[in-house]
Amino acid sequence: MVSPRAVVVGPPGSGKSTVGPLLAAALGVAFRDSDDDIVARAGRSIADIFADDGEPAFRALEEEAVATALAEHDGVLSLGGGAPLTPGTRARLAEHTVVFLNVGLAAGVQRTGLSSARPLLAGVNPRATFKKLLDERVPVYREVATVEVVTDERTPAEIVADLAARLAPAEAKE
Ligand SMILES: Nc1ncnc2c1ncn2[C@@H]1O[C@H](COP(=O)(O)OP(=O)(O)OP(=O)(O)O)[C@@H](O)[C@H]1O
Ligand SMILES: O=C(O)C1=C[C@@H](O)[C@@H](O)[C@H](O)C1
Ligand SMILES: [Mg+2]
Repeated sequence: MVSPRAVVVGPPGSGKSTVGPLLAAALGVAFRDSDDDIVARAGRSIADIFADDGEPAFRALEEEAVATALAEHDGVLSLGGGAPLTPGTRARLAEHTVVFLNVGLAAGVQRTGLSSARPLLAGVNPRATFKKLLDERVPVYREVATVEVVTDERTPAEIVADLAARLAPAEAKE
């Protein structure tokens, strides 16, 4: 049975889709993103799935996509920002090496501010929405994570170098 070398979780804008491929390259493994799998399977954007079918329908598609990727993929797997909120996904993650990319409020708002592709942050006050999201989710990310890394004021390359060293097998560090 295969298992991802690392599963990457964290809030929107934490860098899952940016750091994930770089981490995969540093480890010499393939990269996969559960959001991309959902879009490919549904043939629609995530914003369209939320708008047409609602968040519960999206979360059901997401749980299935994540379960499939966890069973098939042996590289780095980045999850959608809300994936660990689903209890079945949390239970599956207990078996895996899970990296939590943490980002604070200011950097998170700045990094997500220019994109309209995130339906959960599309309201009138993205800062308040992002703060609520962090308050609710940080404990959930910490529950599933085996490694946590702060991403504020660090480049993706610096984060990857830190992670690659921390994820190296014990014998490779000696
Ligand atoms: N360490 C970093 N420093 C500066 N900018 C960053 C960093 N990591 C990511 N970014 C930028 O922040 C934006 C969001 O990053 P990314 O799309 O990788 O986040 P994500 O965690 O995949 O978000 P989502 O959950 O919405 O998919 C991008 O424009 C990216 O270039
Ligand atoms: O944080 C979230 O709940 C989400 C993050 C994105 O990766 C997408 O999975 C979707 O926009 C929902
Ligand atoms: Mg992403």
